[in-house]
Amino acid sequence: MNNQSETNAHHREHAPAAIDVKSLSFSWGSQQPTLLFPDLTLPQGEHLFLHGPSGTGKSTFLSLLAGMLAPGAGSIKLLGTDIHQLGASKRDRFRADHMGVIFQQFNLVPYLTAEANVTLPCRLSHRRKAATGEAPAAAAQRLLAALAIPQSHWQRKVTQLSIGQQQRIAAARALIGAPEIILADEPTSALDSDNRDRFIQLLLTMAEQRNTSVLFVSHDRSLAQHFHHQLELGQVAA
Ligand SMILES: Nc1ncnc2c1ncn2[C@@H]1O[C@H](COP(=O)(O)OP(=O)(O)OP(=O)(O)O)[C@@H](O)[C@H]1O
Repeated sequence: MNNQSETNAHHREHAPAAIDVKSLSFSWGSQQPTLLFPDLTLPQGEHLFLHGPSGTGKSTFLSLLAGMLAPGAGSIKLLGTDIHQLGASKRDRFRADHMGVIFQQFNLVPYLTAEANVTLPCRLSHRRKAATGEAPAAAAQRLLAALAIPQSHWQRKVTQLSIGQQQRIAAARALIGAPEIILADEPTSALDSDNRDRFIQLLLTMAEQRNTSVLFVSHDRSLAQHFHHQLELGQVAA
């Protein structure tokens, strides 16, 4: 082990986990089954693949982690902070500062250009803006180029781009300003398997460079090989 990796290992032992979930459960209503989630500790910089059949609560789990739903019971700590103990505006700030989220439908802003969609987190968070170490537009362009979006497309509205391009723009938006945590919900479902593998490798390589923790949800278990860890959802209490 060289000095650098010793230093990294030392930091890992003492830094709070990126994601720490304990005894978490949630129900969509009194007539609905309670979804029970496994305990989970994901160290900073590691990548987890979360899978399970349709309806087992993968999207619900991500919404709980993103602070968009409140747990029925249990706790979620992100970077040592119990996000559900924060008030709504502090929780929104925490999300903007520390998390990139890639949704199934990408949630890009349709009337903005590709580049303006990518720089959006820098407008919402001083921390993300400062972390780019350069002008947000320059950082966005660097990411778009690395994700193979042709320069001729950077100033086009996102609605004029292909689904695969929109997906990579959503990834660039999640990566800009090096947030500690990226949550991705089935962002590859519209792609063929070659493009899917290429996208995941790009996302994870760029996450690796930024020491970003990634939690990636999919029902397609063939993708698990790209990740450090995998976890299956499926327990439901009556
Ligand atoms: N907005 C909602 N209102 C009520 N019930 C919901 C809502 N969203 C999800 N559910 C229910 O919660 C359970 C878990 O759904 P969820 O979408 O989290 O599963 P999933 O594992 O992500 O499924 P898929 O792989 O099909 O996307 C399902 O029984 C679903 O019907």
